[in-house]
Amino acid sequence: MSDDALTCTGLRYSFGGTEAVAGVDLTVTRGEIFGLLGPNGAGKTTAIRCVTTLLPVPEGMVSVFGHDAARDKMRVRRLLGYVPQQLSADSGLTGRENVALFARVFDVPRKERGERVARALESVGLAEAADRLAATYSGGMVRRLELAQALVSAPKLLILDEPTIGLDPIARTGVWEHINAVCAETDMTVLVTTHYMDEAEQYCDRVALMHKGTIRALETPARLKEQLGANATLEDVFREVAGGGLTEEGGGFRSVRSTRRTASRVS
Ligand SMILES: Nc1ncnc2c1ncn2[C@@H]1O[C@H](COP(=O)(O)OP(=O)(O)OP(=O)(O)O)[C@@H](O)[C@H]1O
Repeated sequence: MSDDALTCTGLRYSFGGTEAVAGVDLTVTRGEIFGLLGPNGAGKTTAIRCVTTLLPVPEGMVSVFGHDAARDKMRVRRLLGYVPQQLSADSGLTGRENVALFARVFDVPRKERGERVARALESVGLAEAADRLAATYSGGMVRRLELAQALVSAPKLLILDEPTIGLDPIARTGVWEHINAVCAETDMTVLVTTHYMDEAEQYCDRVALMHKGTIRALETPARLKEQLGANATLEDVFREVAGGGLTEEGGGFRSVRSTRRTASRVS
């Protein structure tokens, strides 16, 4: 298997006249936690949807462990776990039933299912709450349940779109600690989008700063800050590479609405 978990080369995607992804080149190395950062409307979710094969790759190339996402969709899907920004857990099912549903959908062999579901729940700290309805879970527990849903198929590349949006700082830390623990135990690679610069600094090995469809910088958080000078934060770096227009432009009603909806449902 290729040493690169993910390679995007000249990736472009447009919705009608809106060019959401305008030529993205990036490589995520096997085993790293890679952060894709950017304001609302930067194109992060669209790029991720191309990687997950939920959207086609009309221009450029996406390769997951050496498999072309346009030509070898099923192979790529089997290597991926995906936690979308919109909530995917069913509140009318227990935690265990939610994860078991994903195990069936992802074709986890029947004989192994019970144990794999239990292990996924355990790995996100939900073993004790497994048989409670998800409707009774806190926001942080719901996000960890979704993590378990994605982990049950033992993905090689886990893709998380805003996994901590709307959570309080303690719940955010809880989600990250479980992601880290799973990474330490397996050779899983993680691609994560976030608006939270502090999380990216603390948990990501490398980050790509995306703005208006393109990658403006790609480095370790420490090196990015170093390049800007003493006492610089990742947010300062972002302002520098984006060259202004961070708050007023990109995104628009659609993306703000979707982010807010998720945030309000988990809080
Ligand atoms: N289904 C769609 N139809 C039309 N335009 C869309 C659609 N999805 C995204 N866009 C537009 O594409 C651009 C990139 O959006 P995208 O959701 O990829 O950004 P993002 O960086 O993920 O933002 P957020 O942080 O809010 O999720 C935005 O201008 C957005 O309005």
